[in-house]
Amino acid sequence: MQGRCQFANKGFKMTTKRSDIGVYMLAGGKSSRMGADKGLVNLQGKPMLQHGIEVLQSIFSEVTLVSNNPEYLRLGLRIIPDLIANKGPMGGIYTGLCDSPFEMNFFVACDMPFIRSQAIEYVLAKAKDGEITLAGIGGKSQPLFGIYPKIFREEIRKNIEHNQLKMMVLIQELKSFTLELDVLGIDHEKTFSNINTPEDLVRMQTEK
Ligand SMILES: Nc1nc2c(ncn2[C@@H]2O[C@H](COP(=O)(O)OP(=O)(O)OP(=O)(O)O)[C@@H](O)[C@H]2O)c(=O)[nH]1
Repeated sequence: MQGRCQFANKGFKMTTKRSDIGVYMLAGGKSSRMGADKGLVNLQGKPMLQHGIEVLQSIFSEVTLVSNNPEYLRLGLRIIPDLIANKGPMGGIYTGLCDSPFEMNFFVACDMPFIRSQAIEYVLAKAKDGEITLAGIGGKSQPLFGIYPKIFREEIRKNIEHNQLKMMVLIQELKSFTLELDVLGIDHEKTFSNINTPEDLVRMQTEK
């Protein structure tokens, strides 16, 4: 854990950022529905992925982007390219797990700009060693918002080698569980609103 002193309304407040877990944002997709790299399209005055990055940076000391697009370098983040190209989100998760020095690793997609820090904190608090810990709503898991242990790296590689790229098939195969966000009493459905098309982007320009 890394200590950080901040001024609060009343005197000093000690806050800490987590530095004991790998944190990866997947931004290496084709964005074929959007027609331009999703992470870089303008949402409310900044690149779409910047919204999620800021939430992650409020909790974690380092965030790494998994992407092959050099345009992301201008954002000043740590970036790593996919080890195996064109394998979808599973390829991005495999890359992050190979890169990470940590057993526990939080993964999130770049196209979910309204992720809530409470949802991330909840997943961190409830994560179990040796299990994939996902968040979900109404019984539906979101595979691109959760914690993946490094020990599953080889199983994931085998899925990729067999061209089994469906995240939900992988999740069912490995030890995993899903935390319902409904219990949090926040506007949890926003956490998973993702933006895939130019129409989604227009609709979400006024969302908070
Ligand atoms: N690193 C990495 N991330 C990926 C890859 N494919 C998808 N992603 C990310 O996974 C998340 C969900 O991606 P999708 O919406 O399913 O796919 P997409 O390719 O981005 O978009 P479409 O082409 O419109 O389906 C986004 O954050 C993508 O950037 C990949 O091959 N590598």
